[in-house]
Amino acid sequence: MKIGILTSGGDCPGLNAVIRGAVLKGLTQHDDVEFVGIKNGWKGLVEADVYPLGRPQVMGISKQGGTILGTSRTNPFEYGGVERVREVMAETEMDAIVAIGGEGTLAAAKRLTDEGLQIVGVPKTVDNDLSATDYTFGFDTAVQIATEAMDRLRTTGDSHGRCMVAEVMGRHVGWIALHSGMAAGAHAILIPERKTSMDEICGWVDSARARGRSPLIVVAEGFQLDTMNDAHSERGLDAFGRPRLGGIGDQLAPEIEERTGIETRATTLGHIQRGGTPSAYDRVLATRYGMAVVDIVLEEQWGKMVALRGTQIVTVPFEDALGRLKTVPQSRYDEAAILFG
Ligand SMILES: Nc1ncnc2c1ncn2[C@@H]1O[C@H](COP(=O)(O)OP(=O)(O)O)[C@@H](O)[C@H]1O
Ligand SMILES: O=P(O)(O)OC[C@H]1O[C@](O)(COP(=O)(O)O)[C@@H](O)[C@@H]1O
Ligand SMILES: [Mg+2]
Repeated sequence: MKIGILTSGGDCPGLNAVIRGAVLKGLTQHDDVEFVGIKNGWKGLVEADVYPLGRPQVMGISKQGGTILGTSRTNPFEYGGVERVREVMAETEMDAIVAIGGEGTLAAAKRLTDEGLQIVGVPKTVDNDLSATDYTFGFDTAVQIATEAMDRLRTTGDSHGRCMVAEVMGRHVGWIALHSGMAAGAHAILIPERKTSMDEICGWVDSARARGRSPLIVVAEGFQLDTMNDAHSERGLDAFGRPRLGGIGDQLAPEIEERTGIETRATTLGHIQRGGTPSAYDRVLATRYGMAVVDIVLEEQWGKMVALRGTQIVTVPFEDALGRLKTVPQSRYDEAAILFG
């Protein structure tokens, strides 16, 4: 059995640990399994850009950020679709594909599987917004990085008596903002799931200030004020045609300063949250995903992906991860909001 592995969509810490987990499990536990790496997501697949992946290629990589395979946001259906993928799999004698990616990658994998191709999946999202899995690798690392950054912002904020606005990732969901904000003791956490007014935000800033605190406001990049119809975007589109987000913190800061009279500074953490070495939790989760996905390939469970339920790795159909994002429930927001202001 020759298994191709690809990583697709935005990268996040832990992708290499999945690749290593899969290759080591396959090579040590089975005599007739070999792997090929597919470069740059679906792009490398339609271009037949593949190379053998053995133990030397995965040695020591679980602590490395990024993906040794490279990634892209190429849509395979724009480059020959099912026919081209079938052709490349035949040419390269690839029996099955492990697609590691987010909702879009899994949507593509589902369409290809529906046409008879042998594909399984591993869920990937730093935003932690995929349904059907409790956690994805990369999220814990991002929360840790964001929390450390906020701890730093608080000391400089305290020195100057300033309000600090920290912008974190989170296109459609506020999980990174919620967790890092709670960990850092933020005075408000602004998430895409809950539109909020400037009055409310400034109320929290004023009340923190009244207690002698230097306010820390955490905002997810996909957050919208109640006056906005779309998330703040000033950077054009990504390769898949989605608006590139980022900059809402810079938009909020002068308004907070003007309304409250408190000097305010914004920091956008950006890709620092997605780069570098994965946390121990993410390495373990990613390694377990990688090992488990080899089992579902050998069981020929095409159209399925591995997922985390509690502490168990389970198998679910692609469709369970599609069509509906895992958003922050109102109860989790309300719980965090008890500590706002
Ligand atoms: N419905 C779809 N059918 C086929 N490909 C899709 C679909 N939606 C998204 N994609 C592809 O999914 C990939 C990126 O999505 P995803 O895995 O969600 O990562 P990210 O959220 O980090 O961009 C790209 O290759 C994109 O072209
Ligand atoms: O700069 P890029 O690569 O376009 O990605 C930015 C986007 O990727 C994200 O990190 C989402 O990635 P995930 O699919 O891993 O959740 C968003 O938070 C952000 O909007
Ligand atoms: Mg995504």
